[in-house]
Amino acid sequence: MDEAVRAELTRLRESIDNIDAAVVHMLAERFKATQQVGRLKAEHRLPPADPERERRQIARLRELAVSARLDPVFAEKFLNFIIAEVIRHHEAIAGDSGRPGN
Ligand SMILES: C=C(O[C@@H]1C=C(C(=O)O)C=C[C@H]1O)C(=O)O
Repeated sequence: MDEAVRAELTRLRESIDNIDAAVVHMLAERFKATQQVGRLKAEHRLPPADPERERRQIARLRELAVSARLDPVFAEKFLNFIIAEVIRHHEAIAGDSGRPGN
C-alpha cells in the first residue's frame, strides 16, 4: 500500500476508534440511567414499556438525524434496537422484584 494512503487510513481509523470508545461510554451511561428507571417502574408497578415516550423520542431523534445529515431511518432503527434491550431489562427487573425475597 502507498505510504500516504496507509498514513491517511491510520489517521482515520484512530478517529473511528475514539468515536467507538465514546459510543460505548455513552451507551454505558444510558443503560445505568435506564436500569434505575427499570427499578423505579418495578417498585411502583409501572409497565416496562412506554410507547408514547418512545414515539416522542423517535420523532426527536429523526429530526436530530436530519439536521446532522444522518439517515433518519437508520437513527430510528438504532434507537429501536436500544429501546428493545432496555425493555427486556425492565421486564427482567419486574420479574425479579416479584419473586419472594426481593
Ligand atoms: C427508559 C424507559 O423505559 C423504556 C425505554 C425507553 C428508552 O430506552 O429510551 C423509553 C421508553 C420505555 O419504553 C422510560 O420509560 O423512560
